[in-house]
Amino acid sequence: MTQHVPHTCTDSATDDIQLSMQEQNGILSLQQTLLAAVARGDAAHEVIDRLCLLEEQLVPNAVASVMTMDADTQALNVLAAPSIPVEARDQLQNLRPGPEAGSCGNAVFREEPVFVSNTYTDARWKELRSVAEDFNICACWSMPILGAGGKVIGSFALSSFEHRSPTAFHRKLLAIGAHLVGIVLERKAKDTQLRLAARLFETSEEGMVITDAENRIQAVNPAFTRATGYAPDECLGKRPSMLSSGRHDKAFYVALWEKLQRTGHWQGEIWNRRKNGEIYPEWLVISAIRDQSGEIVQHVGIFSDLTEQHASQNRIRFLATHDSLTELPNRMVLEERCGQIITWARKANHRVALLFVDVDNLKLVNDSLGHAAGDVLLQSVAQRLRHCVGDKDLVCRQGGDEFIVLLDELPAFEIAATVAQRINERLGAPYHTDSGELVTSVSIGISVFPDDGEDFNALLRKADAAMYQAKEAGRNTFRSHHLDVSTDVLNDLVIRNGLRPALERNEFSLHYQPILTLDSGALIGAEALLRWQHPTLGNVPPDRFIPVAELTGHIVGIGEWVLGEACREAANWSRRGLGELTVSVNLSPLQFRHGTLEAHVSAALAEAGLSARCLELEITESTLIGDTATLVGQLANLKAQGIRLAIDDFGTGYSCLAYLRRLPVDRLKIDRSFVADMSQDADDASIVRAIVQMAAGLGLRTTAEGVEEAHHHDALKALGCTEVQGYHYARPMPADAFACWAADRLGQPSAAISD
Ligand SMILES: Nc1nc2c(ncn2[C@@H]2O[C@H](COP(=O)(O)O[C@H]3[C@@H](O)[C@H](n4cnc5c(=O)[nH]c(N)nc54)O[C@@H]3COP(=O)(O)O)[C@@H](O)[C@H]2O)c(=O)[nH]1
Repeated sequence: MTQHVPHTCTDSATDDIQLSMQEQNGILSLQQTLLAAVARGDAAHEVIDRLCLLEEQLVPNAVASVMTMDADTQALNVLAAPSIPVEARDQLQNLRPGPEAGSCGNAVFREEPVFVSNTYTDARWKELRSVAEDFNICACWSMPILGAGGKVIGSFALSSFEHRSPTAFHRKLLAIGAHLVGIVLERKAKDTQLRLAARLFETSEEGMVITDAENRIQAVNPAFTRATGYAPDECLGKRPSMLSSGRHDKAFYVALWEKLQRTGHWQGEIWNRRKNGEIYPEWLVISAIRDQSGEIVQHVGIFSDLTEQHASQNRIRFLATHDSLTELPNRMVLEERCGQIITWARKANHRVALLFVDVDNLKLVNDSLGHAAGDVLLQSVAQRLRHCVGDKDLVCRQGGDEFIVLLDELPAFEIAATVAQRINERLGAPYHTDSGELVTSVSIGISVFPDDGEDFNALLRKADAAMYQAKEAGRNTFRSHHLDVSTDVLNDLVIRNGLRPALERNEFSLHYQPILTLDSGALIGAEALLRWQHPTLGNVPPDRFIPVAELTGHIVGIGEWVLGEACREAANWSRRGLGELTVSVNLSPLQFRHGTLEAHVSAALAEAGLSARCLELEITESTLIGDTATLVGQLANLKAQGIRLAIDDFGTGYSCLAYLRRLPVDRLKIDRSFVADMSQDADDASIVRAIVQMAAGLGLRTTAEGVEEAHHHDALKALGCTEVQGYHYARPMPADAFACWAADRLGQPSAAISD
């Protein structure tokens, strides 16, 4: 049945001419059958087995086989040989291609067809001679199988049980067999690749997005959905810009696309927005997929979410630069920042202040309540410190109980003192902790650039030394080499900041200075004079803090307290049997303007149970400036209640006699400056005389203030002044001292006090 057609030519067109009709039909039928199987998607091994069997039908007394190269071992293995006994196949496994490795080993080794007509004698079968003899393989023709890119991936062979050379038909069958197996194996490899790619796409931890040439989303994988929150149907057909966070400017995206178009590749960190609005960082790699003509047909984006990586990097960075207990920046950050600030301050001609803050009694807390309580205290101190300064300022923990505050862009030295004062106040307030209420204070040293030093270390040394001065000054205060705490400017700041909490902290008290009749020396009352014991400044005189309180408006609240306290004390006097004494209370112009004065006065009288006629209100001439109609109305109302009214410091200010007639006042208090000089200065004496006479003409009484000497007393008596007040009789004194003084006076003859 074998067609012994002579041939030497391998050209297929020539071969086809040499084939018989039957052979040509056989070849066509074989190709159709196998292509149909390939098109159906039959399994690769089934198609190859079928090919072998069909070829065997066309070449009687021969068997077909396929061997493929193992890429790892670089050896040939039998892939298909449906008619060869298993024992023979086993002996052919792991065949290393070479010049003596049989027809298949040679075909792969030489990368060309090999036709051996006598395997028993041919040198090319030396290694497989026993296989040939054992299984009666007399001739063997092998054709290399080419894979993608023309690479030899195996061989297709026909082994004959008779010694013979291949005909043109045999060669054609060999060529067709090798070609078909090549197609099937390549498709199998591609299928495997596709399946692998699909599996990778589905199971990848990285988010993947595939877009078309117009950059519209074609596919997203489950990891994309997990990261962005968008399900596939929410993003298919849309552009990836739906994820834009707004963090990158237009130039960023222009550069991205330019690089992608030019190189086909872009990678970098990008911030996107999840469906829930959260912005997150991702590492994105984009590749452009081009078709054979070089046109971009798709883009593949693969990204990994960097949120956790960023968080842990941030945490590591935070721990390296911050104190773990208080979470404040550490000394390293302080030093670096201080250097930068100083460089800038030098150029901009600014001042910078460094505040060395030391907790006064941390050791006591640690020793008595344990270190856990000490830790809580330090955390609270850190928190309060942060609230004492602005956003641009830096608060650091230097270690232990020491904190440093860096104040930037100081317009004036005094601001540093204001901040220090605020820190003293706020950090001195009680801390409510699980260990109970803790009270502590801080001592602060201030240094200022450039006055106290040109660099961080110099400033730190100065601030440290100043802090020790604050400790020596009794703690809970601040000191500075540069700022003299006795200067008026600094005190103004301290006063301004200290007024607000002074009432709550009971830092105010009233002293009382007796007022006596000049002719008989009888005690008729006392002027209530405000005193302030400041925690760091000590006793602050009223003419230092009252103008500040007026500027800040605190005088309204303070004045209300004075009224209440003075009325309570005056009510006490009568209860203690001192008779019906009048208490004189100074009023600020602001109290009138505030509009609540009458209500406060009524409330103070009612709460104290004091008769209105025992209260005298002193107004200064400056109160008369402005809306006098309203003032006159207010005074009339007060007067109608039975309250007495006096004009204080009379003669020093704006005295419009016309208004004086309309005001319902009872008394003029002659300013002490006229009294002091009236014996030497004829003008002052004339003024006092004029005031006394004018008052008498208007039916008003006169009180001379500041009577320090006996000759003042005598001169005033001669001029007809009705009442006196001054150091000559008594200094202002605390409530109890005044009550004792008054009790003593009541038991003495009047003359004794008029001398
Ligand atoms: N609005 C309010 N003003 C008040 C209040 N309490 C006081 N003041 C005003 O503060 C100014 C200073 O007062 P102070 O330091 O208390 O001085 C008073 C007397 O101590 C002082 N005085 C009395 N006698 C003599 C003396 O013989 N010599 C001398 N050098 N000083 C003496 O005079 C002040 C009383 O002055 P005046 O009120 O003008 O009668 C002062 O203006 C107070 O008014 C308050 O509660 N509210």
